[in-house]
Amino acid sequence: MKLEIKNISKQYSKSKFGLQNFSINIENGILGLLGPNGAGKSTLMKIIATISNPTSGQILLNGVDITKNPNRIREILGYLPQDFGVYPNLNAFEFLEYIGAMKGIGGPNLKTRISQLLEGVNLMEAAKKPIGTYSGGMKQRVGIAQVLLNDPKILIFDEPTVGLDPEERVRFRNLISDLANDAIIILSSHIVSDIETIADKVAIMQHGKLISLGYQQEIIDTLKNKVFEIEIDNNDLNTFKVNHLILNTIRKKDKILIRFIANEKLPDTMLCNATLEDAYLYQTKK
Ligand SMILES: Nc1ncnc2c1ncn2[C@@H]1O[C@H](COP(=O)(O)OP(=O)(O)OP(=O)(O)O)[C@@H](O)[C@H]1O
Repeated sequence: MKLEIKNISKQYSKSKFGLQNFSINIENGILGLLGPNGAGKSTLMKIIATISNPTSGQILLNGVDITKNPNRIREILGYLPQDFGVYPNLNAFEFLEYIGAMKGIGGPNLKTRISQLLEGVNLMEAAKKPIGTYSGGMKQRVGIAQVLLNDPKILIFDEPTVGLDPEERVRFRNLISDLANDAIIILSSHIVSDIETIADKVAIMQHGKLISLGYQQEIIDTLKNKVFEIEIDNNDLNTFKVNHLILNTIRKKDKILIRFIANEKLPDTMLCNATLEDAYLYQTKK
């Protein structure tokens, strides 16, 4: 499966762009879209899901332009939008039956499939209670289950880990990682640790543009031997800020621990292993 996004722009108003000349090639595996609020992640996902049309550009799925042939992707798509709404009076089982009917899945296999999925997202116990009584995280898990219902080959999750506790995040990762061999899975977050534990490749976005793309280690390696820590007096922080690109600061009693970028080691500094968080902060701050 190959998704080629070619020079996509989305212009919302005269001066407002959701995406600007955005290009990326996506193949099977898990791609994490990482970017601050307003970076254009949801806009990109909506366009791939054919919910929204680009102002210009092309999206090719195995060579076929889906902006002209949206059904090509809709038939194999599972999509969790950010503002996933559910019917509060239906229980999870009924809701998934309803979605199944909308997706054209029926018959005896549907019930088995729904039970498997509810088991997979740990909602079996609550399956017969109205969704209106669920917590935010439980509703999010119903949303994850509906994505998987039709065995999609393109799965799009907009901020899927919002509301999930650490255990549920692991469960989510396990649920999708088995599918990644023969499906394109795209998920977004503005929280690095969410993407870090789940995605193979990472695309860092900002202001509607792609600013970095690669396997996690490739992105981290761009900062190899460039991340340092130093402890300085609180009073020296402003001077230090002027001369260095600071990634992070931790205040201690009367000192401050600074994580920063430099091309070479300075006196009293300690070289650190770079992380995806460092690379993300560097790319979006510089
Ligand atoms: N319907 C719309 N009308 C006008 N502007 C919009 C619309 N949708 C998004 N935008 C703008 O487009 C830009 C990209 O928004 P988008 O929601 O795609 O970003 P995002 O990376 O998903 O952010 P978030 O994490 O906050 O959801 C933002 O500046 C946003 O204000």
